[in-house]
Amino acid sequence: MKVSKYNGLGNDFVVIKDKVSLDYPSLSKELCSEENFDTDGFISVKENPLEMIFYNKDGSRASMCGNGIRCFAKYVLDEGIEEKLSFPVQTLAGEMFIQVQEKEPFSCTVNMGVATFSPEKLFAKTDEEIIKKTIQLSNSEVEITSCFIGTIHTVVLVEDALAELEKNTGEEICHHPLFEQQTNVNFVQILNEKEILVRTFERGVGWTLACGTGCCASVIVAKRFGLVDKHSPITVHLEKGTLEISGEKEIYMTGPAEFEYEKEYKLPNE
Ligand SMILES: N[C@@H](CCC[C@H](N)C(=O)O)C(=O)O
Repeated sequence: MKVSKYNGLGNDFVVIKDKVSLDYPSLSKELCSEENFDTDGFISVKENPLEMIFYNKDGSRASMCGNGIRCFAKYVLDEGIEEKLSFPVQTLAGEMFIQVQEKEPFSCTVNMGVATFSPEKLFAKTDEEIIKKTIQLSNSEVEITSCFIGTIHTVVLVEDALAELEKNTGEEICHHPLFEQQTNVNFVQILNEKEILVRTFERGVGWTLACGTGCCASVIVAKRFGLVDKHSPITVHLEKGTLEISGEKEIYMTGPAEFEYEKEYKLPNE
């Protein structure tokens, strides 16, 4: 089986063509492991219609992946599966629309849809929206705001997002009992009215170099609280570069994707 490795700002994925007979939860764990491709996630590409099937490295399914869908878009062009520069992609979170901006180096814009703060979409054990809610952790209290944009996200506003990488707050919030299906956690530092810096602890993975849906959630929350310009695109600074998040109701994410390498991988029963 041919396995390709791609990344979006360092958030990396193995990409394969869909084979319905495969056990994706265990295959994603196997391929993403350090001994094999050492990636954050797994993408299977389904054709007619185009669909992204996404798993985290721990074998859990996720409804969407922002960096992953840009890699998916580059893969379908690289493989000649798609020839047009704008096309829809089905995901568990609904249809996303891709507009390729440049082929080399690759960059595209994804219409990520509309965010919701509804607690049902967050699988949260509360009837109220989670807006500036204080929750108790083992040694501290933290104020969180949560929304769904492709997947479940929680935003924590901080003075120094990089300092959070040394703490276990991200992991504790991710597994907090308020969230029945866990949550991705974004630490957001406001730089000025058009730029923010984000570091994300991802459900099913841990700290990653970038999280596309997390950047969207971070901008949505920063705009809701009037911390950045409501009407401008916002630049999100990540470890390996930036993502541009725009739109006031429908959210658009623009950023790069890179091919790393491809390799034949022998499955036990092949
Ligand atoms: N890295 C992704 C998000 C991947 C899914 C997430 N870990 C989840 O379980 O919801 C992104 O770029 O959006």
